[in-house]
Amino acid sequence: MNEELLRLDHLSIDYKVKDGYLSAVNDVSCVVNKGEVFAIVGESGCGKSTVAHSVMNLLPDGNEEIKGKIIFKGEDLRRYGPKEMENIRGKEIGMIFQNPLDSLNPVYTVGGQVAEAILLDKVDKQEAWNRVINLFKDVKMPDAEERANSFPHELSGGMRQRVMIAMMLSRNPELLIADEPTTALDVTIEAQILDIMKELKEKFNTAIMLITHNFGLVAEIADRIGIMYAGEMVESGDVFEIFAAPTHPYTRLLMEALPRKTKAEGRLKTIEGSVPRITKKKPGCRFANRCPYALTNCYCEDPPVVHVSENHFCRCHLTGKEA
Ligand SMILES: Nc1ncnc2c1ncn2[C@@H]1O[C@H](COP(=O)(O)OP(=O)(O)OP(=O)(O)O)[C@@H](O)[C@H]1O
Repeated sequence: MNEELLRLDHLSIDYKVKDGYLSAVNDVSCVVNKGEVFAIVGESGCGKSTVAHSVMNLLPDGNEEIKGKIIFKGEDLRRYGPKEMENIRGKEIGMIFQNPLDSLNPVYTVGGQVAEAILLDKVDKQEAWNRVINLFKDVKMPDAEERANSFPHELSGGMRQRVMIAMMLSRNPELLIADEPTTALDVTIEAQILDIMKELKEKFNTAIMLITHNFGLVAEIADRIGIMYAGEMVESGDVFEIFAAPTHPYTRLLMEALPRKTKAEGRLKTIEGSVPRITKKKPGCRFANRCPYALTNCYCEDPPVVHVSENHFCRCHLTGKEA
């Protein structure tokens, strides 16, 4: 039986911009269950990071208007003040970003920074350091002890990401939000970081909200997937079901754009056009102008949420109406 950990309930986020507002997230609802990997996929600018940052209450202050609920373990995080959120961040919800250098302090050793997180648990210094070394071993850091005494700039990108994962593990959160965690890494290191995340899920039953534009990563690790387009979740469901039968035209085009294994399977396709900046909300499907199947009503009526199966929905006028 799935046990709900995080639920986004009709979440909408507008950024205030010069010409009014920008609808970065619109009416997004989804659930991350305990111990599962839920991947949010979409092109750049679809609102994935905005969703991730909103859960951690890390959106740029005063620049956004949020509607809807962010329910974590039954409580709406939007009601929490900065102090309460500080307790949640790190301890209950951890986060790793694309560029670990942004999160590491350049003037302290990486081991010292992880120890600092452990010391919050009121353990003595030696005990904290021993735990740092063990965590570095858990994340397969080569020469753990030597590396723990290094400064961030002395480590490779993959090693820095391991430090971030070790730091996150030190708090043992129930939910990890991983925002493009391997985008800046080469494929070998990406595979290693992926293995560490898989282990996390299995060993510690950590739920992961994985933000990515990489379907390869999704296929490797995700249980369920939500596809975002221009701020909206257009399709969501079990990863096998969606890979076997993608329903939304955007999902299908994204999958067709995946690199092929052999030349005979054809060249990499791209989706014509780009993700629109929505500065005026009006009825209609946000994908209509790029959709090869768009009908007249797609341009002027909001698409309905159609359930393809119990746990698989698609937001499209055409779902269930294909010939
Ligand atoms: N602080 C901000 N102020 C104004 N607009 C913003 C801000 N942050 C993001 N946006 C805009 O909101 C939209 C969604 O951005 P977001 O970064 O969430 O998308 P994304 O899918 O994560 O893209 P990427 O993969 O490139 O990070 C984009 O149009 C972006 O330009």
